[in-house]
Order: sequence, then structure tokens, then C-alpha cells
Amino acid sequence: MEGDSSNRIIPSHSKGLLQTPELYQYVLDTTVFPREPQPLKELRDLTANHPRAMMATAPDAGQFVALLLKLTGAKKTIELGVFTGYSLLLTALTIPQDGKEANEGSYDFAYVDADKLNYWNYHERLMKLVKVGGIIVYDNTLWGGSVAADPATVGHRGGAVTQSTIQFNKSIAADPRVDISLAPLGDGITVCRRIY
Ligand SMILES: C[S@@+](CC[C@H](N)C(=O)[O-])C[C@H]1O[C@@H](n2cnc3c(N)ncnc32)[C@H](O)[C@@H]1O
Repeated sequence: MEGDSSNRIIPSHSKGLLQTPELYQYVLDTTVFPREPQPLKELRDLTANHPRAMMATAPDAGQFVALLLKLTGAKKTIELGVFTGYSLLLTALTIPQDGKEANEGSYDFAYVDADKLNYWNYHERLMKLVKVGGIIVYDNTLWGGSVAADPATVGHRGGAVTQSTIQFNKSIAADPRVDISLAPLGDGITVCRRIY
């Protein structure tokens, strides 16, 4: 039957945000995996056997973060939430080797993928740590689509994290200190540029 999803194979990193699993697999196969550096591929393969493998940054979101790092020429970066280090390794592989110690107000780039209930606290702290013109990226800001789902159908990805993410998305949209874009890559990544 057309539109029947019962036989679909869900790509391992899919958070179900794209129209079909095949479309997500297409993005991975055509654009992401052919360009993924070998050490990242190996780390992703190792992480696939971890019981909490879904926590790793999705490779399509990671590719976008690497592009942002290059576009901004970031050298001083900070990351919150490491797990097996996919996003950390991609940052290390992408930024120049001459990174320097950073002080408050001098970070070029921050990547946040830690305690979802604390995203707004991280934001307030990072608004001091990241320089004006610097970038902050928040992962999982669509939280598996649950932010827009009927609360009755949200399941295990619902509850406190969904509510907190909904509030975070509202607050960041109303924050005049940052330019923003919520890119529907991976599990949703919100890119902020500090204005002042
Ligand atoms: C979603 S995973 C990060 C995945 C990582 N970006 C990657 O690509 O592998 C979240 C991580 O944040 C850590 N974490 C959770 N709460 C934290 C906190 N309050 N402070 C620091 N780390 C925290 C967890 O232990 C976990 O390692």
C-alpha cells in the first residue's frame, strides 16, 4: 500500500524528522557518508554497539557543524556533553591545530549536547563565554519531533525534556542577543550567532 511505513528500514541515526526513512538514508548515502573522515566513521561504527548509541550527534548534523566551523574559522571552541565524542572528534579534526586557551568572552564556537533541562542555563553562561559574533549550536532542539506532537502520542521522548525544549525554543526565539536558525538536521540543531 502506498504510504505504508511498516516495511521501512529506519536508518540508525534517524530521529524521524524527514518525510521518510528513505529520504534520510538518501541524505546520508549521497552527501554525508562519502565525505565523513575515516576516524569519525570508525568512532560511529564503535558507538553503534553502545546501548545508548542514539545519544551520539547525528552524522548529517555533524557535517553541518563542521561546515560552520570552517565558515567561521573557529579556533577557540567549547563543547558541553561528550558521550563517545563524535561531535568532539569532528571539531578536533576540523579546527586549525593552533588553537589557544580561551577566556571569558573569547570563544569562537560552542556546541551544546548535554543536559537538556539545563539548556537555558547553558545559554546564559555561554552568552558570556562566547565572543560577540561567535556561534553557539544546540543539538536536539526538535527532540524527535515531540515538540510539535500530540502529548498523548509523545511516548518515552515526552515529558520533562519535551516541555523544557519547547520552552527553550520559545525563549531563544525571543532573545534579542542572538541571530538564530533551527535547522532540521539530525534531531534538530539551533544555530545562534551572538549579536551583543
Ligand atoms: C547526547 S550525549 C552527547 C553526544 C555527543 N555530542 C556525541 O556526539 O557523542 C550527552 C552527554 O552529556 C553528558 N551530560 C549530561 N548531563 C550533563 C551535565 N549536567 N554536565 C555535563 N555533562 C552532562 C552525558 O553524560 C552524555 O555524555
